[in-house]
Amino acid sequence: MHVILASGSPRRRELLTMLGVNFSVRPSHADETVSPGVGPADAVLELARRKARAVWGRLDAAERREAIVVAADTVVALDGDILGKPRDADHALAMLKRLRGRAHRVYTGLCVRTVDAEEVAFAETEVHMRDRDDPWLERYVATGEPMDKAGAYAIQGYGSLLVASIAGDYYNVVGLPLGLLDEMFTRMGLELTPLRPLT
Ligand SMILES: Cc1cn([C@H]2C[C@H](O)[C@@H](COP(=O)(O)OP(=O)(O)OP(=O)(O)O)O2)c(=O)[nH]c1=O
Repeated sequence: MHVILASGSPRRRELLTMLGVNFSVRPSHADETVSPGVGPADAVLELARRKARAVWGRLDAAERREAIVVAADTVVALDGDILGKPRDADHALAMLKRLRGRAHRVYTGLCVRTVDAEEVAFAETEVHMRDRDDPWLERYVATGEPMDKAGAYAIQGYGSLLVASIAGDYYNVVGLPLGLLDEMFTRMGLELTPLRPLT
């Protein structure tokens, strides 16, 4: 069996590489709009499923017999709103002003698909943000880091300086909850990563 990561996200790639998983990458280019009124958990489940199915649909019969397609989607939820990736710098700044000095939740949906089964699940992490003034947030947006991140920050980058504390899986915030992925693999009779001695 061979893992295919249905994602263009460099973070997801780095996290799987960190685990020593052998995988190839096929970005899904799936549409990321969801109907208004859908909650964050349902939204990330639907989007992860859509991304996995888009890539699955492009595999031939021989590839499908061997494939384990993994897809993910991450959003930030605040006051009943879903914050995805910002459209532009102004949108990023507006998101960061809403998030500062308080708590929000980050949701990542996962979909694992093989020829036998399709599983979806999500993880949820609470993130408490420090209060930062407007000039700090403006300088942060000017770094460019917020632009391709849900909620307009990266906990793994300069955005770490926005974070006071988290409750839940750190890797969920970065975009790939590794413990949940391992649980899903186990449930499906698959092995995520063979443990080997470190060199
Ligand atoms: C909150 C947060 C999000 N993110 C990222 C993870 C995701 O890549 C991105 C949310 O966008 P997604 O739509 O989940 O993923 P993507 O468009 O980057 O990649 P693909 O759909 O091809 O898999 O935000 C961080 O890197 N750090 C963070 O702290």
